[in-house]
Amino acid sequence: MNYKEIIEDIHKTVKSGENDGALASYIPELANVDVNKLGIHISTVEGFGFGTGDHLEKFSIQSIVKVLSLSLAFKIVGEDIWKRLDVEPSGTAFNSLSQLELDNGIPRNPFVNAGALVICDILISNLSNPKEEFLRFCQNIANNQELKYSDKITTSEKSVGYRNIALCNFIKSYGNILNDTDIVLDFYFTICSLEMSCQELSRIFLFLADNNFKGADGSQILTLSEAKRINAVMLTCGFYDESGEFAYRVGLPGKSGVGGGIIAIHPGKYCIAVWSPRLNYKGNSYRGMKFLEKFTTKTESSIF
Ligand SMILES: NC(=O)CC[C@H](N)C(=O)O
Repeated sequence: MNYKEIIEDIHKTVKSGENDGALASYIPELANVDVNKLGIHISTVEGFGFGTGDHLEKFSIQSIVKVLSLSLAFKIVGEDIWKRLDVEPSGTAFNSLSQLELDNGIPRNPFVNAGALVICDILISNLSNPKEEFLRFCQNIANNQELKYSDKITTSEKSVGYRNIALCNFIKSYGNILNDTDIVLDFYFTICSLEMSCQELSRIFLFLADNNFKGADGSQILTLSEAKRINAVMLTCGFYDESGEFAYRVGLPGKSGVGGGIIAIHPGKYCIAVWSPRLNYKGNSYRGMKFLEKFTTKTESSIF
């Protein structure tokens, strides 16, 4: 069986199976999404692409963007970035405050919200027009000028962003946020609102799978060594306190978002994106996890 047949087959099975979990209704706008959406798209380093279901429909990528913001910050600052945050799995929820006090305001990793806020702070310090420059960075990798933030989602999350506001202020009290918290939060909520389809997601993240990947401007996005490091952090921290479970069940580096999207990367082979909006209690797509577990099992493709 090839990727196309396997994906079609698993799509059918998952679509007819249970659809447990809940929408990320703490962001009001995300509560309006149709829970039955299910999209999958694979892009291989050889240039093959296949998708099915709602794979062409755009959705809110939310925390998946943290891989892109980390990549840009790492490219700009290099290893010094790890003076401000760590690369250890947190074992806590994505929006947890508790560890920060014990760790003196140094977030465990760049994918929990605390770490992503510090990355936003670093980008703001290093870019003259952070929102525009970050969007251009993404558009260049995706070779797609149509990528956009959603003002509706940004405003919706901002209106109830108490937890992130608390996190940002708490980190600032330790001196690990250098810019104004309002500016950092505005940038964070904005980048989280980026919208992409599964097709677009599986294409943009090829820069972490393909050693010969070039952006629209012909430049290499990350060195091989930098890409290795980003993939490593995804494997150990991409799913918060379910990162071990994802590595065990799927066996690939990946990243989830509360919009219900998941990307998984097989370095040297492919990037696959799944979208199903209902989340399990750890905040990761219920059907997305199921789909990917079946996919790497049937294709016998994992990094292990
Ligand atoms: N896990 C996520 O996707 C969380 C991102 C979301 N914007 C938040 O901060 O709550």
